[in-house]
Amino acid sequence: MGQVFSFTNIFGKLWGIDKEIRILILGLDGAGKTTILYRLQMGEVVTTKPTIGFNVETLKYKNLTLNIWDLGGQTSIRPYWRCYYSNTAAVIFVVDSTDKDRIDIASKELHTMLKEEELLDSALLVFANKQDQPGAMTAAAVSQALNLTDLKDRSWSIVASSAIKGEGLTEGLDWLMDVIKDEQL
Ligand SMILES: Nc1nc2c(ncn2[C@@H]2O[C@H](COP(=O)(O)OP(=O)(O)OP(=O)(O)O)[C@@H](O)[C@H]2O)c(=O)[nH]1
Ligand SMILES: [Mg+2]
Repeated sequence: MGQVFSFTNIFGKLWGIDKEIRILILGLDGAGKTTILYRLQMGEVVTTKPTIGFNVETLKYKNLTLNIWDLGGQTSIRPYWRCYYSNTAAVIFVVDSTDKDRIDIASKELHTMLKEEELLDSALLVFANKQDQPGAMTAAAVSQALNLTDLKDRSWSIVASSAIKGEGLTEGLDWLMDVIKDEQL
């Protein structure tokens, strides 16, 4: 079956409208995923509890409609991440930069996820989160611990962030939108 080209399809693409872009927020439990989702959506710090299942919110950002899925990161929930992979334009992987004990687990989960066929074309944005905390690893240290330079054939970036202070989030999302726009046109 051929692809269907409709007026709205083609011109919507050219003008960057009418697009719904699916983004997943993944990472270990407590990394700050839900805090980031609502900080981006409402501009506020919300009180969170561990996510069992998911939160999904729609965000209008620079002409684009983003469907952002924030999945629970607890060990027992991680096997379900893969149920959400199809049609994902980008993954935002959030790391608690103070959690040195579990950075290797975060790295393993990241690389397992990125091997999945459905995510081969997805861009990757990593937030080295909780930079407001003393002793937080720098973005460079997190990048090294996650072996990000091993990634081939993928657009990726890492940005230092504090969801509590609202720092780095817009910078990260701006980078992601530029990549997604380039790839979808
Ligand atoms: N200091 C600091 N605390 C943060 C930051 N981001 C999130 N937190 C706190 O970290 C805790 C966990 O945040 P959540 O957003 O619930 O974490 P999560 O990744 O959604 O966790 P799960 O839903 O269990 O996967 C909360 O107490 C947040 O307030 C940050 O940038 N700095
Ligand atoms: Mg959560």
